[in-house]
Amino acid sequence: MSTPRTRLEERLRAVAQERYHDRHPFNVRMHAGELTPAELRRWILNRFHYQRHIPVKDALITAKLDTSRLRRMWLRRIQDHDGATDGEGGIERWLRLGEAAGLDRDRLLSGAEVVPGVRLAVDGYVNFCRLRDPLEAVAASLTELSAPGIMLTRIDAFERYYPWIEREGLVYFRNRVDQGRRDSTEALDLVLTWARSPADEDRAVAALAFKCDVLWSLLDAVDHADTKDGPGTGIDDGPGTDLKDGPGTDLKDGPGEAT
Ligand SMILES: O=C(O)c1cc(C(=O)O)c2c(n1)C(=O)C(=O)c1cc(C(=O)O)[nH]c1-2
Repeated sequence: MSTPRTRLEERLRAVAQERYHDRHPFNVRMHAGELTPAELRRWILNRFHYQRHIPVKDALITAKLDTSRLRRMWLRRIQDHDGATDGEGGIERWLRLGEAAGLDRDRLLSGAEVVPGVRLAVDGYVNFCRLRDPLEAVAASLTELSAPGIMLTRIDAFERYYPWIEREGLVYFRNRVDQGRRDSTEALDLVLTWARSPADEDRAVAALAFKCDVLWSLLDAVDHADTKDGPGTGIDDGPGTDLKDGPGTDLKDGPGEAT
């Protein structure tokens, strides 16, 4: 017999499936091997802006949790991304993905070439987690229910269609398969436990739909970045492009930019 808990789980899984960004035209082209090197580099560079803000939003969520058990659980996510020390963690692995694709890490770290729509999408997600209650902030992370699948698809596509990217660069995606499974299992259990009323259930579903929109908008911005003049349009010629030190570097992310 279906209970409120199983009904909510079904609703959440349906949103995570139907509105996930694996259906976005840019991801469809990526997975079909149709992206040019310039497009793939542009994605890696812009997605780094998302990656580096994930631990920031997880710190905002951690501050809302009221038991040691829950805070420990969320601190582990921060450590997954930041590592226990320099040279470790998901952010470092994403920088190595960039290097494997011919992007100097300083170009990613400067943030100068991130397109405006990506900044807005990431800001939207961080601020959502800053302002909403734990139920909504944790529910927003449930896109990760679909993330392990897209990681496996991506590893396969990169190996098959983009051999110019060095294999070691794919370690980020390999690690995220298990991390995503564990994170989404934990987060789903919390959301199903915390949602006590139909209104709570609706808020959780809406939070997840919002997060799907964040990921979709991010890809829209990356997809359309070469149709206009402006920052982010010069990511085509690998290392050494003079955009690195060009105008716009003052847009780079400084400490505390997103908090
Ligand atoms: O490449 C992707 O498609 C993808 C999607 C998602 C997601 O579904 O939110 C995340 C990630 N990657 C990812 O690497 C990651 O660390 C991550 C953390 C979170 C989150 O909301 O806490 N989502 C995701």
